[in-house]
Amino acid sequence: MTHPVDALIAALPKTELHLHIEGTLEPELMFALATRNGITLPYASIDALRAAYQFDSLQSFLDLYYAGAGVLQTEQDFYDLTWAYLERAHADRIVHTEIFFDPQTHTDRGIAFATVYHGIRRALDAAQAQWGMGSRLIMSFLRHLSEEAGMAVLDQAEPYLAGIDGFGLDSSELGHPPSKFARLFARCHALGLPCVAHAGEEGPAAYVVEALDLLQVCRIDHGVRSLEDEALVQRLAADRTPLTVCPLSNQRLQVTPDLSRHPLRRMLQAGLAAMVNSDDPAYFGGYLNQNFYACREALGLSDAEVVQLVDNSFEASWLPAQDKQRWMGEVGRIHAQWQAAQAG
Ligand SMILES: Nc1ncnc2[nH]cnc12
Ligand SMILES: [Zn+2]
Repeated sequence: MTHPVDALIAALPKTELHLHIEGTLEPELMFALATRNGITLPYASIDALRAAYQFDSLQSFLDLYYAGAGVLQTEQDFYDLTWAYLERAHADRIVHTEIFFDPQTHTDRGIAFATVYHGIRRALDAAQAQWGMGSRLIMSFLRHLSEEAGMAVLDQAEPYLAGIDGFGLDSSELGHPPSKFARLFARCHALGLPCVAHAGEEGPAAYVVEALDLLQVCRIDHGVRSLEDEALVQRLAADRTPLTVCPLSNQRLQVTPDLSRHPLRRMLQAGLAAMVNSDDPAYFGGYLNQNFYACREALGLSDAEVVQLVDNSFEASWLPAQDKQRWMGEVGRIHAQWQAAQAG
């Protein structure tokens, strides 16, 4: 039988703020696109590919993630990838999603920026037309590459900036501190768009401080290692800086030893604006609702904690203020109905 809090999770409207579109490439679609594009994958079957998803670090995952993205060749491939995610998001009752794409993963192997951009953009627009699903598109720089390489891909993005809503920083964290990208992010800010950065996933709390001070980001992606610095925790709580936490990702990449010891509840108790996201769901074993269900079970999240996480996510989104209020009102109404049903 479904746990009552899981029924609430499924029923609530939600937003997702930390999702790499390349991380939604399911093995089935990877094989289908490989066939369509005449590419031979180094795996005998879908099951063999899935069995290879045994990670012991961020890098061990990224190696497979970048290799897998090689099947994405045409605009239709990027459309199909994005549409498949949006269908799953809609099924999870996500009403607004803010997704990352990593253009350098594609431009570095000869795919035009326009091919990537138009495929993703067309799917996001179709979801808006079909379900009224809102979205934002965040162009993310690969931090294992140089700042000059980031500048070059930003040059390529310039004709498309009307359809890009912000900038991010991802990939191998250790040894690639935010300070490496201070000039690039200054240029991003000059374009008038908000910036976010992965920090404090595998890297130390000091990288979170750098992302705030040197890159002027408005959200921290992951940020779980912020808890190692009490002064930082107080600063993040006072500023209500959002932390886009990804529990199943943290478990699968061994950022936390197991989900029952995940810091999500401690983050809420410290007054941090943390919320739940799926990161790279095709690789980590679950989309947004699965992340919630797993945390509900492992941490014993209450209905009030679930509602707090969902509200934090709307608060941290880039939706206009009146839309945030409208959705948070809807969350409150559905929670009240759920409470009444439990009492009755
Ligand atoms: N969890 C993650 N951390 C850093 N870079 C990523 N790219 C895709 N997923 C990522
Ligand atoms: Zn991520």
